[in-house]
Amino acid sequence: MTKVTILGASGGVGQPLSLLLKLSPYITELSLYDLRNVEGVSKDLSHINTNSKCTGHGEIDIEKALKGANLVIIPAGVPRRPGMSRDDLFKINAKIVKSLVSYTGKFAPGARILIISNPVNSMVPIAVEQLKLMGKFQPGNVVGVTMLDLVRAETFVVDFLGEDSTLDKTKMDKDITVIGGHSGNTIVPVFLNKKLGETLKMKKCYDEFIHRVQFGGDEVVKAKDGAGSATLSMALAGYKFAEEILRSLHKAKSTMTTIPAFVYLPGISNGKEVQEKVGNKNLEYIALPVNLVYGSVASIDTTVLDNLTSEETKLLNIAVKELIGNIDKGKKFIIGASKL
Ligand SMILES: NC(=O)C1=CN([C@@H]2O[C@H](COP(=O)(O)OP(=O)(O)OC[C@H]3O[C@@H](n4cnc5c(N)ncnc54)[C@H](O)[C@@H]3O)[C@@H](O)[C@H]2O)C=CC1
Ligand SMILES: O=C([O-])CC(=O)C(=O)O
Repeated sequence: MTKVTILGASGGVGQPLSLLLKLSPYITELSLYDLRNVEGVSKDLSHINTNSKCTGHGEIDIEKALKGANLVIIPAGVPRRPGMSRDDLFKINAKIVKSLVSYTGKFAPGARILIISNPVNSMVPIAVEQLKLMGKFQPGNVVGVTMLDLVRAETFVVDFLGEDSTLDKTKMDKDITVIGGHSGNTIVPVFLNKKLGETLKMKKCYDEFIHRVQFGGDEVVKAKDGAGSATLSMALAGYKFAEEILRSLHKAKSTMTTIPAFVYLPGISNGKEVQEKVGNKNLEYIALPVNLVYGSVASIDTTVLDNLTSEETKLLNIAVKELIGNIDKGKKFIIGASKL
């Protein structure tokens, strides 16, 4: 029996993510929770003849929504409008994430928790600190979803390399990964296949490629012109990540070479090694390729940090500086400035 709960299931991300998860063979109960329209969405999905039953839960029903959940995914919160940064969402989304993570700690303390709500760089520290305060924090169980950055990188690198490319944009995670965080300059694409990076440089489009990956979210916000941010591509990315967690829970083989996630380093076996390799012993969170065991992050694949080019190192250093501020902001929201 595997129960997956989506908190914020009626939203732009939540609905297509729920649809994709309804197709997962690993789920027996898909539990949807939202403050609005959840009865309609869950009834609609419940007519799909797949493995899982789909249940819907409104505001007063959060205990039922969460009880027994193995995996909790949180896309609840407001999205950006043109002219906004992800950090502009902090005030509203911090309260939402804090409250939903508290309920998760109370009613589904063993669940793996995936944070989609923005700004991810600050929301994950909020989730971790809140669970720590409650005495419910389990290292490796709480991660920020940065998979959309990898999905974009895989797509854009093929776009830049042209029509006659023999590359398959659906299977590029052996060639490229994305590390750092999930906003602008904190997003750092890294080539595992150095030849591809070199080719982009030769074609004089490396910088443009990096910019598109770092600011891909803005492209969508602009195109949607006030109607929100990425929802469909995010749903796909969230589904891909959740499927990896579910495969790991079910001891099935991963389909990916690298699985990036934004993680809390002190909670991970080789977290200290990462801090040393990044050159900042105070850095508590970063997105890197992770190794999953039973759906939890057991360790980090640090090899990516051993083979950075000078450009990638420069980008990572910029990212780390910005990340530290984002992380502190999230921590302070829970534990207060005086205790830091
Ligand atoms: N990590 C990533 O790569 C990405 C993150 N996002 C983020 O995901 C979040 C959601 O985006 P959208 O789905 O487009 O927004 P949306 O506004 O369409 O949906 C959000 C949903 O959350 C629900 N909600 C709000 N407060 C809630 C609460 N306390 N409990 C339960 N449900 C609650 C709303 O009722 C709504 O249905 C945003 O913060 C957005 O920035 C979006 C795309 C990519
Ligand atoms: O841009 C946004 O606000 C949503 C997001 O995180 C993304 O699309 O990467």
